[in-house]
Amino acid sequence: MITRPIIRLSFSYRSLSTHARSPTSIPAVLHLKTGQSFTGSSFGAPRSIFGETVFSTSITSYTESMTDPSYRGQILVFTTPLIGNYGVPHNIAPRDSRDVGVVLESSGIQCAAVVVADVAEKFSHYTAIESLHTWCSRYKVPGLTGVDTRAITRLLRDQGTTLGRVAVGDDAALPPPNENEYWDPSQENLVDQISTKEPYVLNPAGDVRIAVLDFGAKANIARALVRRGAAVTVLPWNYDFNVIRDKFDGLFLSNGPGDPQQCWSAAHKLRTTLDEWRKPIFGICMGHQIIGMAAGLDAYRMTFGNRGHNQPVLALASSGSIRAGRVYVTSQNHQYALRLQDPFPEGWEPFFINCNDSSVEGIKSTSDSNHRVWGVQFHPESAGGPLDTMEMFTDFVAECRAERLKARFAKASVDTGTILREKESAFNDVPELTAVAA
Ligand SMILES: NC(=O)CC[C@H](N)C(=O)O
Repeated sequence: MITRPIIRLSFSYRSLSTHARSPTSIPAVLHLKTGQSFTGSSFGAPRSIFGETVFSTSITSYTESMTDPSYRGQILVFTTPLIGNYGVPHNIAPRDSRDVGVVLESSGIQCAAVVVADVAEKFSHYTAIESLHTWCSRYKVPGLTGVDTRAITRLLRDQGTTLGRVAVGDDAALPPPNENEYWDPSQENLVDQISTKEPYVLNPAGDVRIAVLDFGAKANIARALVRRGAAVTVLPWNYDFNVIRDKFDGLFLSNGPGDPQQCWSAAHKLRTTLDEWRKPIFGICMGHQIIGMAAGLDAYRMTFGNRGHNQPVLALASSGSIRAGRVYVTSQNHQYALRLQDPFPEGWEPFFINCNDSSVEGIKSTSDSNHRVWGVQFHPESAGGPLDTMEMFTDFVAECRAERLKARFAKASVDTGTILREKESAFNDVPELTAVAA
C-alpha cells in the first residue's frame, strides 16, 4: 500500500474585526489528520475534542445548524466569517402551543465543536438571551476562533471531509495526534445514540395519523407536520413499523447523523413495508437514503458532501407542488448520497438532481407503481434556509388525509355505525405503542 507522506503545515490568522474578538485568550488549534494545523484561540468550553471536520456555507442560522442532530460528531467550520452576532435565543417553546417544545432544532448543541474566523463578542437580537461563547460553554462544546476558515474550506474541498481534533489550552502546545488516534464517527451508529428510546405522540387531536421514524429528527420536521394538522407518533429508528402500520395514514423517515449503512436494519424493515403497504411514505436526507437502500439503490460517501442553505436542485418530475424543469434553492447537510444508476430499480425514478455536482437529490415511486413514496436529500423544512420546497409537507399531509378518507369511506360502506362509535377515540394509545416497543 502506498501511503502519502504527511506534510505538517501551520497557519495562523489575525482577526480584522474589532467587534469580534475572542472571549478568551486560551490558545486552541485545529489539527487535521492530513497534517495541517490551524492556530487561534478558544471560546466556549475549554476542552479538547475529536471529530469529523466539515464546512457549511450557510450565512445565517448557526443556532439551527448547531442543534441539528445530523451534525453529531462533526467539527463544524463556518465559511461565513462573523458568527455569533445575533446571539442565541431561549430554546423552550411556549407551553400552550402545539409545538414540539423547542425553538431550535433540538434541545442542545449537537456538533462536536465549531470553528469560525471571528466569533462575535457583542450580540444583538430581540430574542437573544446569551452569546455563542456562553451557550457553547454551557453545553461543554469547544469553539476555535481567529483561524482562516477560507484556507480550511479550500483544503476540505480538495481532500474531502477530514478527521480532526480541536486541541485547547495545554493540549494546544502538544504535538498533533498520531494518525491512528483520530476518532472516526462513521464507524459508530450515531443514530442509535440520538433517536428517541420510547414512542411519543405530538398533537394527538390531529385529524390524520403520521408515524415518524426518528433517525435524529430536526424539530422543524415535526413542527411542519403538526402545523398541517397531523397527529404525529415519533418512533425509535429501529422500531418495526410493520407491527403497528394499520393505525397510520402515512409514514415519514427523518434526517439523521452518520453513515446510512449503520441503519441497514431499518432499510430491511422498510422493504417489507414497501412490499405490503400502499400508503404515502416520505423521507428526508437519511430517511431518503434509507428509502433508496430499501428500493435497491446504493448509498455512497461523497468527497465533502453538501452543507449550506444555497444548494440548487433541478426537479426532473412533477409531483404535488413540485414542477419538472424548475430549480429550487434548498437547505442541505449531508455527506452520503444515493448513486445514480441506469436503469433505476423498477417502480422508481429520479426526482431531483443537484445543479452543482449532479448528485441524486430525490427519488420517487413511478406513477404506475401503485406506491406513493418520495425521498429528498435536501431539507424542505429548512431551519435555516429557503422555503422553496416547504410545500412538500403540505403535499404529503394531503396525501395522508386522502388516504384516511378513502379508508373511512371504504369502511363506512360496510358499517357506518361502527365508524361513528370509533370516532377519534382510537389514537391516544401511547401505552399500547410502548408495549409493542418493549
Ligand atoms: N441530514 C442528514 O440526514 C444526513 C444524512 C447522512 N448522515 C449524511 O451525512 O449523508
